[in-house]
Amino acid sequence: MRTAKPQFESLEKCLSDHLPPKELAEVKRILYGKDIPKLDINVETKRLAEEHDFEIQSYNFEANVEQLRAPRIVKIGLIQNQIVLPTTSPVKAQQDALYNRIATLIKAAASCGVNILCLQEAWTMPFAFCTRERLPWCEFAESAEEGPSIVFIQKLCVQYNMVIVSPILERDNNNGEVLWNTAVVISNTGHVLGKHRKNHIPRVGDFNESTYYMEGNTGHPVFQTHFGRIAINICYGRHHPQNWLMFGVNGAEVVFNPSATVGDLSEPLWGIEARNAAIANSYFTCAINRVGTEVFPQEFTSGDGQPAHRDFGHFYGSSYVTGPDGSRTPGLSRTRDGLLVAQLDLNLCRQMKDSWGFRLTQRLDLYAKSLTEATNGDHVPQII
Ligand SMILES: NC(=O)NCCC(=O)O
Repeated sequence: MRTAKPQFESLEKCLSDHLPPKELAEVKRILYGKDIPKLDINVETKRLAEEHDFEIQSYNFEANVEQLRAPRIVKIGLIQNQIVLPTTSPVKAQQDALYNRIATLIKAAASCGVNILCLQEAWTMPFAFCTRERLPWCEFAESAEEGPSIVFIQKLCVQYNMVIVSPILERDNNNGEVLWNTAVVISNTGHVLGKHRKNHIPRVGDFNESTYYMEGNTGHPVFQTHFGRIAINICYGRHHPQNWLMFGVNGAEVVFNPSATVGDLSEPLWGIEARNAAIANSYFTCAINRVGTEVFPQEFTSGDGQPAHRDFGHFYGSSYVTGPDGSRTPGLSRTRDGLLVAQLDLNLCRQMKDSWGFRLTQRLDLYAKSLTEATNGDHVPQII
């Protein structure tokens, strides 16, 4: 499915098209931090990208050389994509078309040597939660342990020796068949390492997700993978600094933020929140957003005074990676499917803890005490 109306392609493209090189370098330094060198993309990956019409960008986050620790190099991949078939197509056809598309993008990630890959929020379906309709959308839900997309991804994990974070609509068959918004972590040996359920559920604009599932009950798990410690802060959780904080407290080195969000609502916040989280928590963050405009069969409203409509607005892509030093990659396109590859030296996390000291100075004990008091029913604000 193609974008409904012509869209602005990307902030970075606009800047480099219109600024002289010297000014561009200064603007980038101030907006994005130190320059992240590009990594070469091999011929096979470029061929895949051209043949299958997706964008590919690749960067290298370097760290200082240490005397006692070897560099801890890991390659991560972020995939953003449009849905493939119209939302009126049979459910199975929509699923199969998405599997097909994602298989190609994952193949490209493998040919770049990606070790850990994350897909976008609810990648197995259109983001139909705006509609508040039950059918057919609930039919996309599946077991996080043995659902069809899990089995599909497990095979790719083994084939490519890759850890894959697969955000799906979960149906918990052991507990009343209720739905959750869940990210499943599948190891490079094809085992389900665990899952995390979205902690913060939006109630804004057309994001009527609370009609389908409740706030997650899995806390803030960090997954020890073969390639590093990762966590997942699903979409709306990125507006909650405490959510990011807890993944850091639990030792994450890379936090993925698989999302589905639209321009009118959140775009000015997009470049700030995940990036700030990387700085404050001394880890890498990876913000991933879907692309395109998804049109639904029936009109819907969301009680916000807008006329009835059949689409959510434009999902603006713009996926990017930030390092713990605040440096960030450019975003992928606002309009095209894409793969963003970043080589990280995880040693940068501790190096930032040592130099800036945010983990040393963050005063968790003070806030634990103050928050305990503030969440008491009889809290009196400290106003003097
Ligand atoms: N998927 C989701 O939680 N979207 C909410 C909108 C936003 O956080 O920008």
